[in-house]
Amino acid sequence: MSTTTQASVTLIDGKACAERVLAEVAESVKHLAAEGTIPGLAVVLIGEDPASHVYVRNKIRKAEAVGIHSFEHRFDTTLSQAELLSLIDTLNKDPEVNGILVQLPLPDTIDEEAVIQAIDPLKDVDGFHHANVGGLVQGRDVLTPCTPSGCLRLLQETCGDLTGKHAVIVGRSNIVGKPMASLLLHAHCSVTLLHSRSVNPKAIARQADIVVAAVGRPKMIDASWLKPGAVVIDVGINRVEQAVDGENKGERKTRLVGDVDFASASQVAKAITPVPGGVGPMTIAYLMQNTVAATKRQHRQAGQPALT
Ligand SMILES: Nc1nc2c(c(=O)[nH]1)N[C@@H](CN(C=O)c1ccc(C(=O)N[C@@H](CCC(=O)O)C(=O)O)cc1)CN2
Repeated sequence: MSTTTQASVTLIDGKACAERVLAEVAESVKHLAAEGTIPGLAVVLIGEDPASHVYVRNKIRKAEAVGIHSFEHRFDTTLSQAELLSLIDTLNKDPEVNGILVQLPLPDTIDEEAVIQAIDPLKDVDGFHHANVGGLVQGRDVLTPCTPSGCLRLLQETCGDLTGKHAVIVGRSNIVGKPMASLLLHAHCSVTLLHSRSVNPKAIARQADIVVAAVGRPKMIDASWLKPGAVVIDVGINRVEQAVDGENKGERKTRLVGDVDFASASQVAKAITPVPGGVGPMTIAYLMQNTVAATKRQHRQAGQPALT
């Protein structure tokens, strides 16, 4: 199949957009602090997964940068599920902690679902608790998963009003695909979710104004999936082996690639996120945003005067 080449593609700069979100968060934190409240975020990390350590380090750094107190809880994989649930119970009751984040994936010895559901929904800054998931589907004002919220912001800044756009999401995970569908629906898009059992997914994706790729398969979405002029959001973060030439030949090196074949898709798309530097930084920025939102909501629910 032949594809029309776009004259020039716009790179959607997730790093720059994340900095804008963080500046907004820092401003809100300043107002809260003036009223005597400092938002607090507890981050729980279990095990030695190197990527998780990087993400948690960045979360703590960004929290500090915007003025949010962070409480770090790191454990090795001998931590039992009962011990983790007991920690969550303590954090749920701690008035200094407004947000609780348990870094995923958890070790196989721990039931992820049981842990997520143990978090107080008002402190669930990942937006993964049933109460928040259900609230999102119904369009209520709840804590919303960070990655889809970040994708929505990138789309709104790139496209403006999304009303009437056909958005295709490739992947139906609970963390990205499904909440993304709800958010885009509330933004008045027509939404299609594609998955491993979809029939002729490429033909469906080629009808889309917006494609959100969240499948976890390196470079799966190339130009042949896209309508010329589509806006492409790549949620994939896949670490792949990279060939090393020259005098270091034979050395093992890795690099990050998305679910989108960037070089190919850029020939057809109007705008596209890179990996790294696209959706990833937005995930962390929206975690900070959710921590502030959680703090304000907890004050409201406790019957205290509304915080600005
Ligand atoms: N409790 C949670 N666990 C996980 C989540 C989540 O939202 N909540 N999402 C992912 C990991 N993640 C956040 O935790 C995350 C992934 C990637 C990035 C990021 O900034 N990526 C950079 C590249 C970083 C690198 O070099 O490795 C980028 O894309 O530019 C931030 C957060 C799974 N777990």
